[in-house]
Amino acid sequence: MSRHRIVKNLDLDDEMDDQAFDSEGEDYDDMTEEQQVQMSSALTAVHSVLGSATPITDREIRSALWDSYFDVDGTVAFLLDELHKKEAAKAKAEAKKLARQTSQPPSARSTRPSTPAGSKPSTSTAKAVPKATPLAGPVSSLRADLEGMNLLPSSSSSTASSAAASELMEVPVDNSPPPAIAMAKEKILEEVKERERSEKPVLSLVVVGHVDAGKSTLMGRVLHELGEISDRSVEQNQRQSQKMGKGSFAYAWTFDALEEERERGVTIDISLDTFSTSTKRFTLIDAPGHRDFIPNMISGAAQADTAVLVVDGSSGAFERGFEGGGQTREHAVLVRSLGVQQLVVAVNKLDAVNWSQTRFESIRSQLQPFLTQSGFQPTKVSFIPVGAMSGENLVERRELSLDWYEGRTLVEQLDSLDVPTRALDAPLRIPVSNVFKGQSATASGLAVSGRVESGIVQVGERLCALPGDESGAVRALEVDGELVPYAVAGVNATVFLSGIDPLHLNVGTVLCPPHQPVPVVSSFTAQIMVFDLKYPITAGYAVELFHHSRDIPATISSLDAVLDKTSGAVTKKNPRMLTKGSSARIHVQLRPPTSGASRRTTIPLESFAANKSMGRVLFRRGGETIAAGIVLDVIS
Ligand SMILES: Nc1nc2c(ncn2[C@@H]2O[C@H](COP(=O)(O)OP(=O)(O)OP(=O)(O)O)[C@@H](O)[C@H]2O)c(=O)[nH]1
Repeated sequence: MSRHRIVKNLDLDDEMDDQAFDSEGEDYDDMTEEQQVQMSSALTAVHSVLGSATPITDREIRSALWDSYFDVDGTVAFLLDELHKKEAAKAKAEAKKLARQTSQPPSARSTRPSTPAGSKPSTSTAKAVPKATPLAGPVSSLRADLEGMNLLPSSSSSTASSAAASELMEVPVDNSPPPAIAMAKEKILEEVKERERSEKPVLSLVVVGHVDAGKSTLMGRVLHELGEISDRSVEQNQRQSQKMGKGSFAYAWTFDALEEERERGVTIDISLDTFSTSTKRFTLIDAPGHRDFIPNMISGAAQADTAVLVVDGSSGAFERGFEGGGQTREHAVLVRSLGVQQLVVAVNKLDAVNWSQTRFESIRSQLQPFLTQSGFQPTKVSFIPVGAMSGENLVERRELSLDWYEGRTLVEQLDSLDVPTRALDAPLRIPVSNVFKGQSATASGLAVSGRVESGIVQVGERLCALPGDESGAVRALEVDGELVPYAVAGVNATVFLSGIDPLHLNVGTVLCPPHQPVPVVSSFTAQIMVFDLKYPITAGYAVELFHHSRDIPATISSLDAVLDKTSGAVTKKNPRMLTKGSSARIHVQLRPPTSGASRRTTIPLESFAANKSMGRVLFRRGGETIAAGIVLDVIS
């Protein structure tokens, strides 16, 4: 074997074919004793970085070490690089397969109710928040995920979302003079404080959990029992679901209104609804559990104050959702990373294990330590035994077999949650999660929806849409389907805009006052926590960056320091790589969506210190969430 090849140009597959490496160890017979010692210690060093789960074989490591004269760093970098190339090729092949499977006409792929194009689809409950024709739907965000990783060709045509987008383009720009501003901000603040004393506070709640844990059934049943959806609507869903041979999904259909969701029996997109308990009003976000739709789940969780994690208590099912590959862990970590501090764990399907207390306790004892480790304070986590299908312990307790349980029902627990302090005095920030041609009973025209993350927005106000140079005026505002003069931090609002072309509005656009704009940046530094990684993060690592409803390709361009997890003190400067469980300071550079594109990619982003909800980011790669963190500094 030659030791003159440049390690960077080595190809592992070629090496595997090399007859010189037919049997382990044999190739190194002619090594001196000193070389054997070097090889052995270098091999141990490489192993300590790659970990025991690595698919890279000892033979491959030895070969690269030999060629690099036992350079551990060079060997690790080379091996990881080769591995990433192989994985990218594999993912590309899979993505191609997926693209082939999904290349049906737009109508068949529609992920929204089949309403007239561009109009607001009817929703299942009177109070439902508009679920409108989106610019970018769930499949397009899944595609964007793949495109971002350069795994799919750009999808500028032939998707349902582009059809919706072209309809939006036809919405004429409303140039009528905007309504006058009616109230001074100080007056609104006074009014809000007054109303806080007399009205129920609003909390947004996301429902997450492994696929098929029973999330949609559970929340459908809760809404029905609270009288938010009519018996008639439930009966209709029961009849229709039975007709399709999916009778057990009747309650889930309250949320899973899309044709594809009903056919497949899985939630694809997030859906919003509202309900009230004795002391609170909730905006409910039902998120998909399937791993393919995690980008949608992230978009939903980014808008939430609190979460219900539904786990399937039936035999073996909890374990399937919790162990490797299940979404229970990932969802819990994601919601915590996105700022959720209070978690209600609904241990569902206990009817399937005869309402066993032992099973409930066993699930609690497996999950609790993991949740604590993921950053949830034990006092902020509660476990509630439930049976979503029969409605047991949701609003009331009726099953005698749950006699052993003396705690709260699910709804009582939700009612007892704390309401976070809202950043009413901070500059207005509305990250857009939907752009559509609104057509409600009260208003119509170009509209966007999203959560008011901070500040106050009122009718007549001029807002800029970032990134870009455009601004428009707020023509009307809707909250829970009703016209309102203003909307404050913490609520999900629909904003009807005039004087702006839909071209300048996208999912991920941030609306803010022109005199207090969000910085628009192409790179930033962040403090991150590294999750369960297959391979360590090295400088130049390609990722998909998630910020609210936006996901965008980026590169972790440098690793600045490893930090102590508790104190945040620097323990190592300029590390070679970041492994699972480490905390670190990194530098992130956004990439153009397609390789070779010359346009600089930018996003509106703020440091966590400036605005907590605008300063959280998540990093995914190859369909896995690999890290989460907070923005330290933005670099324009
Ligand atoms: N035995 C039993 N089955 C239930 C219960 N709750 C839900 N299911 C069933 O579990 C299946 C999945 O329910 P869904 O509500 O669609 O689950 P989901 O978590 O919303 O699914 P995704 O959103 O697609 O991840 C359906 O067949 C339900 O009827 C329960 O309490 N007991």
